[in-house]
Amino acid sequence: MSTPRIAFIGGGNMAASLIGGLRAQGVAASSICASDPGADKRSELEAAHGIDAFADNAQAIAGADVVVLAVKPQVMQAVCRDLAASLQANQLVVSIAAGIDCASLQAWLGEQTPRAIVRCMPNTPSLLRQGVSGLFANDQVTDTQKQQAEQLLSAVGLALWLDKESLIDAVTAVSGSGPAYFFLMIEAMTAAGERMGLPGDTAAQLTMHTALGAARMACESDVGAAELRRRVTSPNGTTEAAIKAFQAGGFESLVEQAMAAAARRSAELAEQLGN
Ligand SMILES: NC(=O)C1=CN([C@@H]2O[C@H](COP(=O)(O)OP(=O)(O)OC[C@H]3O[C@@H](n4cnc5c(N)ncnc54)[C@H](OP(=O)(O)O)[C@@H]3O)[C@@H](O)[C@H]2O)C=CC1
Ligand SMILES: O=C(O)[C@@H]1CCC=N1
Repeated sequence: MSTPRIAFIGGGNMAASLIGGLRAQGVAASSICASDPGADKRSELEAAHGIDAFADNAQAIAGADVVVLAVKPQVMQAVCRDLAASLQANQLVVSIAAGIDCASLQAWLGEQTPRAIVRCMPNTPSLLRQGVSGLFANDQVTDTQKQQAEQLLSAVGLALWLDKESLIDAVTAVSGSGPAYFFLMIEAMTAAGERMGLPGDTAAQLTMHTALGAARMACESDVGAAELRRRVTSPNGTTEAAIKAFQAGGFESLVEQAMAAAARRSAELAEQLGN
């Protein structure tokens, strides 16, 4: 399948991660463009990725096969209403916004034209082609368009189809927001290492490479994370002491509460901003 032409509406953090990942994977700059109101952001995208960046959203989507809506949920309605007149019926819409469902997007893009919409929740490690995303396609999406969406997202990591749109809230809580949880852990471990006397750089390197090694082991090993943890945990040793401290502090329940808060916020955005 040839590379679809992709237009990103909104050139912020997540769009830049996806564009960077696509470029690193070898997708031609001429197959990608973006639009953003910020002149600095447009110059940055052009300089970093060699793509064209426009101030005008309609100009960006002209001739695109896939239009990726990468603006904040709060401006999505206005962006869609503006785009409706110039969006062609055969263009696939991929929305990466948290909390905005296909029905709202369809309504804002004009009920008179049924739109092929894929809702997608990616994450920022897409920049390094280590992303993971959950995707849901509405009934208008053809098999070819499904392949196009999958081609786009699998170029920057793992792409997993969902059979229910409502599961996107859970994907958001696990992997959309997930990188931030691990960054928080890296921040906390680095700071604790420094307080134990390690130079800052050393504490950071030890922490980051431990995270990288553990994640790779969890991905590549035949046994699950629990067994890998057990193999680090000597009876009555140092790891057991640490794990007991985590458990005494309610670690598992805290993780569950944090993820429930993310999923709830996604549902709240749908209620506040949706059609
Ligand atoms: N960041 C992440 O890790 C993830 C984000 N997402 C989703 O991606 C979307 C974008 O998030 P993120 O990249 O973090 O946000 P950013 O604010 O970094 O990017 C959004 C960009 O859209 C621009 N914009 C605002 N209004 C318009 C408009 N009318 N037309 C075109 N562009 C416009 C913004 O410009 P300005 O700043 O000038 O307003 C900004 O540059 C959100 O819906 C979010 O839910 C999904 C998964 C992960
Ligand atoms: O924080 C947010 O709302 C977005 C969605 C997932 C990651 N960032």
